[in-house]
Amino acid sequence: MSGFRFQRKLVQVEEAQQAVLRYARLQAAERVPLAESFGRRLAEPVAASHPVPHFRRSGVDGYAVYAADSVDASPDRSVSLQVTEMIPAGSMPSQRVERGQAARIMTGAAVPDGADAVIMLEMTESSDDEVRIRKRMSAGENITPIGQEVLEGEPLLQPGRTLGAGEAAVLATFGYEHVNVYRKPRVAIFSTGSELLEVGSQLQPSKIRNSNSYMIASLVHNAGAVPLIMPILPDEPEQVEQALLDVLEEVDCIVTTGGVSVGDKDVLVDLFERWDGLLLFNKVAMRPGSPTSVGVWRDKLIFALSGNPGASFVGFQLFVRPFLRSAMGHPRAIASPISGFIGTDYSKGSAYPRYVRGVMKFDNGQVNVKPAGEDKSSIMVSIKDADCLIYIPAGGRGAAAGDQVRIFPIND
Ligand SMILES: Nc1nc2c(c(=O)[nH]1)N[C@H]1C(S)=C(S)[C@@H](COP(=O)(O)OP(=O)(O)OC[C@H]3O[C@@H](n4cnc5c(N)ncnc54)[C@H](O)[C@@H]3O)O[C@H]1N2
Ligand code: MOO
Ligand SMILES: [Mg+2]
Repeated sequence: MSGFRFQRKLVQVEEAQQAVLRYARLQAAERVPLAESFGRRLAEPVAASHPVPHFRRSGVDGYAVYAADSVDASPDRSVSLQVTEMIPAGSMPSQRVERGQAARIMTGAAVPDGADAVIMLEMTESSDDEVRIRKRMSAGENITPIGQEVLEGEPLLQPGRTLGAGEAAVLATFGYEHVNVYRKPRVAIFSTGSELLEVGSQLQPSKIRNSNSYMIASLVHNAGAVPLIMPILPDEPEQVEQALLDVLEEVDCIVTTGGVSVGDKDVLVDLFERWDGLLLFNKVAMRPGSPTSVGVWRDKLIFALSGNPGASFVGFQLFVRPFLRSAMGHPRAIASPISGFIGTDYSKGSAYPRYVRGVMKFDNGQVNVKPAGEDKSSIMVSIKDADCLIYIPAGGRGAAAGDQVRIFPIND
């Protein structure tokens, strides 16, 4: 057995993240119907192809008038105007409004030429083709001028932006029946370990059901990518090598869990000794997940996360998620931390920075966090309660209740 398992060069988390991001390639774009684009990332810039509004628009139901005709109008003195026509929203006025005239008009309709104000219906009385107005109007009142909301040519959306409600409204306004978004990266997920059972299997002595593949698949899905759950792999290097190679061409990256530590059966370590790929790192200054390893094989990243559920969860957040974000044009591949206060002592100091599964609470504009539960790397059950990772710097002390801490939210 070579000494490789024990001779590892330590890298800091930030260094390791940069090493990963150097291999991130922007996904190709694909055209999807607007209604199917929600949550995807835009792959083209969007600018206003016309002003909004593109016609002088009435903001109320009432009468389009010359403001100058209303100078003598007041609550106890009405001015009488001749009504020319009725303009519903969606119809063009058929004639100018001349002095002494008014056009009945609806909210959202095009204001006729000549008119420079719209008086609300409630401030008028009408009979036959006459309307009496009881308010002095100023020029421009209740009319939205062309381009007031958006000028023609105005840049509105940049590539990489996630499409949500406001973006959908913009795209629809400018006629994007289809929109270019970045293709979703496809991620093959392999769990390794001869102790693992498929989820549908009966429990057996010394065996456990594979939970990591499903946890990782959910994280991949949340990151906007496509998870492909592959069959469980036994601790046999040839089989692992073949299974990864078989899928490598069809995916954008591979995530494995398990087999990265110093055990005799730690199969990813064996793979890294025998393959023709490039190992980027195999030891990171972090807890949990210090044996997390990442390599490049035929131009694709292989994220070899620790088997311990807590460690693979953290490994995904720190390395796989930034890679996926970068591949989909996210302006900040690595999520920035927010600042908050830890509510309880966390006395487990460590030589490496710790990323503790945490729960956030917002009190009076302040973010307070506490650990989500037992934080050991081997613990699966506390992951369900975590909505962030609490960063505890390296050093013997840990953190005391009330300390200000960096917090990495888990969801975008
Ligand atoms: N002598 C040493 N032993 C260990 C060290 C060390 O430095 N020296 N590091 C420990 C640390 S830290 C971690 S983390 C783990 C890393 O283990 P591996 O990545 O090699 O993972 P496995 O050995 O395959 O499994 C660890 C643990 O996780 C369970 N597991 C694995 N896959 C799954 C899955 N898909 N679903 C649920 N649970 C899974 C597995 O059964 C083991 O219990 O090594 C420590 N040991
Ligand atoms: O890498 Mo292990 O998860 O630190 O316990
Ligand atoms: Mg192991």
